[in-house]
Amino acid sequence: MTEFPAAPEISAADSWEDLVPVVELAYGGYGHSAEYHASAASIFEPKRSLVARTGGRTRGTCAVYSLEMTLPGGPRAVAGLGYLTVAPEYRRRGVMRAMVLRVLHTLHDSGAEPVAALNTTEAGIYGRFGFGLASQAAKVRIPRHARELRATAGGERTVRIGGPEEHTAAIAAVHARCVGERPGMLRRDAAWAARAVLDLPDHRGASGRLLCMVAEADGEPSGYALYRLTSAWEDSVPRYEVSVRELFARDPASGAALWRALLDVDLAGSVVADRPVDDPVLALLTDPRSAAPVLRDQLHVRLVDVDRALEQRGYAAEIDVVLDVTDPLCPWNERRFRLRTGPEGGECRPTTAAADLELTARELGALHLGGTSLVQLARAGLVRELRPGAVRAAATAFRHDPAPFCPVVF
Ligand SMILES: CC(=O)SCCNC(=O)CCNC(=O)[C@H](O)C(C)(C)COP(=O)(O)OP(=O)(O)OC[C@H]1O[C@@H](n2cnc3c(N)ncnc32)[C@H](O)[C@@H]1OP(=O)(O)O
Repeated sequence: MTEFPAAPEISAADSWEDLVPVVELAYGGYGHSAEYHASAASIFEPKRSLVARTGGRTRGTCAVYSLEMTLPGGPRAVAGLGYLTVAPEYRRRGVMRAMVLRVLHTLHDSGAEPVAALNTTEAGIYGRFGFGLASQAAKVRIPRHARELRATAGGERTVRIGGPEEHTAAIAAVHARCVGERPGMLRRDAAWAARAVLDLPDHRGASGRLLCMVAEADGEPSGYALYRLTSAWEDSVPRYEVSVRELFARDPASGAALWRALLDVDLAGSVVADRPVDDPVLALLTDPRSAAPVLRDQLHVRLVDVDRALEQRGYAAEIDVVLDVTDPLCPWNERRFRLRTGPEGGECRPTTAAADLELTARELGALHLGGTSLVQLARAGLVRELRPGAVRAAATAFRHDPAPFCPVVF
C-alpha cells in the first residue's frame, strides 16, 4: 500500500510564481501563455494568498483578493477567493478544506472583511464551507430571426466599433457609472480594468479578437459592449456567433442601441451572452421565448462574521427579527442574533431572545446580495419559521432590485 506523503503545510505565498506549477496542472496542464501569468500576477496579493507545501514544493494554492463589491446599501470590502487548486496526487485528503478554513479563520481573527465570495469551476464544492449561491446569470442565445426589439424612448444613439484599446477611457467611464447599480459588481483599479479587455490567445479558441462597440449620447460615451465573433460554416456559407463578454449602458436607449447593433452584425446567426436574470433585453425582445435563458450559478457568498456582515448591508424594509444561526465551521457565528433594519441599514447584536427564524450561515450567504428569495429557501425547508410572518417580512427586507450580477471571474 502506498503511504501518503506528509500533510502539506499552509503558509502565505511569496509571489504568483509559487502557484504556477499547481495551477498549470489543475487547469489542464497545457501551459498558459506568459501574458496569462503576467495578468494573474498583476492582481495577485501575496501576503493574503496561501500555498500548501511539502518539501518546499507547492501542492495546493488559494488566492485571496481585496475586492470592493457593490452590496445592497453600497460598495463594501469583500474577500475574494480564487485559484483554489490542489495537485492531483494530493486531492481528496483535505488540503482544500484546510486552506478554505484557514482563510475564514484568518479573516475573522484579523477583523478583516466580514464577507467572502468566489466563483467556482464546479457548483457543488463550496456549500459545505457555508458559501451560499447568491447570484446567477441567465445565458441567452438570441437567434437572428428573433432580433426584433420593442421601441425604446430616449432618442438615437451613435454606435462606434473598434478594438477595446481605442475605447479604454469610454469603457472605464461607463463601467464606473454602472458599477454601483447592481449588487455583485466589482470596482476596478488599472490592473482589474486591464483584465476586463484581456484578449488571450489561450482562451480564444475558434473566435476572432475581442471587439468593442461604444454607444454615444451627445458626444459622450453612454454604453459599451465587449464581444467577439466565433466562426462557423453553414451550407458552405460563413456564419458567426456573436459572443458578448460585457455590456453596460448608462441609460435604456444606449442599452437598446448596443443590443440592436449586436443583433445586426452581418452574417451572425445568433448573439450569446451571460446576462443578469432581469436584464432589460429580456423585456425588449418581441419574441422573448427565443432567447431561451438558462440559469447558471455565479457568485457564492460566505458570511465570515454574521453580525458585522448583516450590519454592513442595506435592507429594503424595516424588520426586527431574531435569527438562530447554525455554523459549525465558524463557531463564533453559532448563536442567536437580533437584526433590526431601517433606512440607515441594520443593527445586529447577539441576543438570548426567542428565535423567529432558524437558518444556516450558508442560507445567509445566499441572501446577502439580495438575489435569493427567503420564501423560496423556507419552502425548500432550508429556513425554519418559528414566528408566523417572520419569513415574509424578512424576505422583503433582504431582497434587492435589480438582481445581483458579476461579470468578472476572479
Ligand atoms: C474558487 C475556485 O478557485 S474554484 C476552482 C476549484 N479548482 C478546480 O476546479 C481545479 C481542479 N480541482 C482541484 O484542484 C481539486 O480537486 C479541488 C481544489 C477542487 C479540491 O481539492 P481537494 O484537496 O481534493 O479537496 P478536499 O479533499 O479538501 O475536499 C473537501 C471536500 O470537498 C469535496 N470536493 C472536493 N472536490 C470536489 C468536487 N470537484 N466536487 C464536489 N465536491 C468536491 C470533497 O469530497 C470533500 O468533501 P467532504 O467535506 O464531504 O469530505
